[in-house]
Amino acid sequence: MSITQKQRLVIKVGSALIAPTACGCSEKYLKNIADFIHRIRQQGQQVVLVSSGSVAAGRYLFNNQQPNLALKKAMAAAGQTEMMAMWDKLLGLPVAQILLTHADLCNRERYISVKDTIESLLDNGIMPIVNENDTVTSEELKVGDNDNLAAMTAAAVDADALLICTDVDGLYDKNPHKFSDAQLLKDVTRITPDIFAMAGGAISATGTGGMQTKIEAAQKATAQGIDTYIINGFKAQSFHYLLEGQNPGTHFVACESPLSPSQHWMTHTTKECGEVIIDEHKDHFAQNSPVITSDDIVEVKGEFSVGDTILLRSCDGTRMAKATANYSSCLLNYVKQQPSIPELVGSLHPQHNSIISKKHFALLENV
Ligand SMILES: Nc1ncnc2c1ncn2[C@@H]1O[C@H](COP(=O)(O)OP(=O)(O)O)[C@@H](O)[C@H]1O
Ligand SMILES: N[C@@H](CCC(=O)OP(=O)(O)O)C(=O)O
Repeated sequence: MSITQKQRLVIKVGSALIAPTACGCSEKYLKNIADFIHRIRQQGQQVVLVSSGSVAAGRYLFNNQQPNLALKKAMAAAGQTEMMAMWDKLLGLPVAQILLTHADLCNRERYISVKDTIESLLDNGIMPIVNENDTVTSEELKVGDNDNLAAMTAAAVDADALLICTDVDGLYDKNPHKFSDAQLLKDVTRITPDIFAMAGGAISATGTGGMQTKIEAAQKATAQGIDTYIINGFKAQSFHYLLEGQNPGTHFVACESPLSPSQHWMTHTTKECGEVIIDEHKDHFAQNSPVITSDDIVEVKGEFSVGDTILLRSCDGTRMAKATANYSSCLLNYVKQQPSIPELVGSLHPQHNSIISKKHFALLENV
């Protein structure tokens, strides 16, 4: 099925397309993208835009200084309004700004809230434009790149395709900016370590993550059954090909047996706050209903609270599952060190109850 037959698309636009000449936002490449969006919306398709470029767009306001972290945040704050104004003008339809941190997506309630807001915007014909809230993020809170953010957004809104518009034709077997004999891959059916080995980072002044993060994004999106394309947004003909039902770049084919949305969220969006090493002699995950009590704990690592995501590892180091913690690390450590203490709070004691949620967990065997 070509991209023109997909009902819901997430389109990610990289910084080089927004501000190619370090003089603020430019219409040069965005006009083609806006025209493409018009065309597919006219065909009844829905679009969520994930737009990078706030830092690149704001940089000229700071005399194009080489930014440190604080300056980057200031550039993002200033550039974000310029970037939104540019999309507003070019799209000629109501747009809505959604600025997210990873913390918004890791928390189930906030995640559902973001998803509901985007659904309401789409229902009302308003174009959601998503970016990372760079001004407030820290190392712990950030996704860090918009390729992964776009994949998380695509999963949240259950998109049918993810289109990543960048400054090269797609994924090559090596960086085409460094090797003149690099070959373009047209279709990728399985994302193996060999595929990751082809990817390098960004070498432009504006890009973040290069092909590495685009492959991570494709891995995330295809795991939920979302076809992913990397195309060259500099070339108008990329969009003509797409409208003709052709693939102008690299197509990462959606997995045939995708994860459910909630398993996908746990696996690919949440970040683990700590780990519990468990004795794997029992089949803890029988019938997809995990029961792990404090008796099964070998070690608790890191600090986590009730409701945080934790990683369950076997003693040999295998990543077994991710899940929502029903107890804090503090309580589990206490119980572990003093196994003979009387029950703390009757039937709520983790010796009787699973230490993880039965609803929010995902096995990691295929990841
Ligand atoms: N194997 C590869 N194939 C294509 N591009 C690659 C590869 N390895 C590294 N790159 C780099 O990735 C860049 C695109 O990523 P990036 O600069 O982050 O763009 P964007 O701003 O669109 O996210 C390319 O310009 C190229 O320099
Ligand atoms: N959130 C940042 C963009 C981060 C990013 O991933 O950039 P890019 O590699 O150009 O997609 C910004 O708006 O400048």
